[in-house]
Amino acid sequence: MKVTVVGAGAVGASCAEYIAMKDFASEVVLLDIKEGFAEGKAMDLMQTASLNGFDTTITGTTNDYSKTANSDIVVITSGIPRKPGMTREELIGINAGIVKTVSQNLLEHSPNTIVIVVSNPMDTMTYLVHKTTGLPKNRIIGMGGALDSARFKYRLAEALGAPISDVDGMVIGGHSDKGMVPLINHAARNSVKVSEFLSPERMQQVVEDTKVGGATLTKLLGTSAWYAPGAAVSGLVQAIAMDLKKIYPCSALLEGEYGLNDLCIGVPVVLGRNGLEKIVEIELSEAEQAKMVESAEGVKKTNGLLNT
Ligand SMILES: NC(=O)C1=CN([C@@H]2O[C@H](COP(=O)(O)OP(=O)(O)OC[C@H]3O[C@@H](n4cnc5c(N)ncnc54)[C@H](O)[C@@H]3O)[C@@H](O)[C@H]2O)C=CC1
Ligand SMILES: O=C([O-])CC(=O)C(=O)O
Repeated sequence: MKVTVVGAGAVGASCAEYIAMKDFASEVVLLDIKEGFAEGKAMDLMQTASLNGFDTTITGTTNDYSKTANSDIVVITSGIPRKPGMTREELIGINAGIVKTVSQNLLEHSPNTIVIVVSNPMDTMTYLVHKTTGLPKNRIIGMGGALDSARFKYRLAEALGAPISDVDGMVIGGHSDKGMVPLINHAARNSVKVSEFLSPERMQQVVEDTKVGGATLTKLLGTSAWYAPGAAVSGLVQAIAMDLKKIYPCSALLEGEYGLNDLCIGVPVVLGRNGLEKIVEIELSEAEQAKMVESAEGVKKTNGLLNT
């Protein structure tokens, strides 16, 4: 199993590290445009192998796509992150060009690969990869909902005073400060709905804290987060590599599902060896569906800024 991660920055390196730590891939290639950077990150990570006990080989390359040839899975994290006060959507001007070129280069050398898009604004970048590569929809997956759901569970556990392993919850919709739809009425503590434990006001607070999860960290760190994003990507890569058939919310091209068309947005999907194997349509309340429609309008507005 060969995995390429483009962008050896904060998220790319974290993602490579978690993939290696889980020890399911034979090879991870890190590629970056900055001279020597990916090689350095790969060497540093390889020097953790005997300490952390993994056998995955990590190599780095400066923009040499021949080294990525025949990757089973590629992850695109190249591009700029936001700074405090910015939205993810403001990154489109620079990141669209990078994501378009990178995805074309990757596919030249790995025509059968599965692509996971991380660069922001992620739903629009995922749509851009669909538009510009023409790959079948099962082979293009946007990572956002897995991360947002992890943050949702963190906030739920905090509110409940419960261990995170007791908590289940999912975030669908666009990966944006306003567009996320945390499904609070489906969230549970060991099968018991969280509404049994939390007041409506506290539940609303959990929802609001979840939606601004990325912005909160960006304000604290001066740039956006990387540990949880890297871990979330590694979960998706592992589910595909090991054919786990796990459900994660991912950005998928919709063709009528959830009453939506011609956009990529977060919905629950089954991940296995063929990539995005199924879009799972869960029953939403009227209020949840209305939020999903509003979120889709936001994503489509950003998609409208693409010159494809
Ligand atoms: N979808 C999600 O849930 C998340 C998305 N992100 C996004 O991921 C992206 C990366 O974030 P960070 O790793 O924090 O940024 P970073 O600045 O630490 O790393 C980005 C790397 O991309 C490289 N790069 C730029 N252009 C390139 C090109 N044409 N080819 C190859 N490499 C290139 C840079 O040299 C840099 O090393 C940002 O757009 C950020 O907004 C970050 C966290 C979560
Ligand atoms: O907040 C950002 O810009 C990066 C990101 O997508 C996240 O951490 O959720």
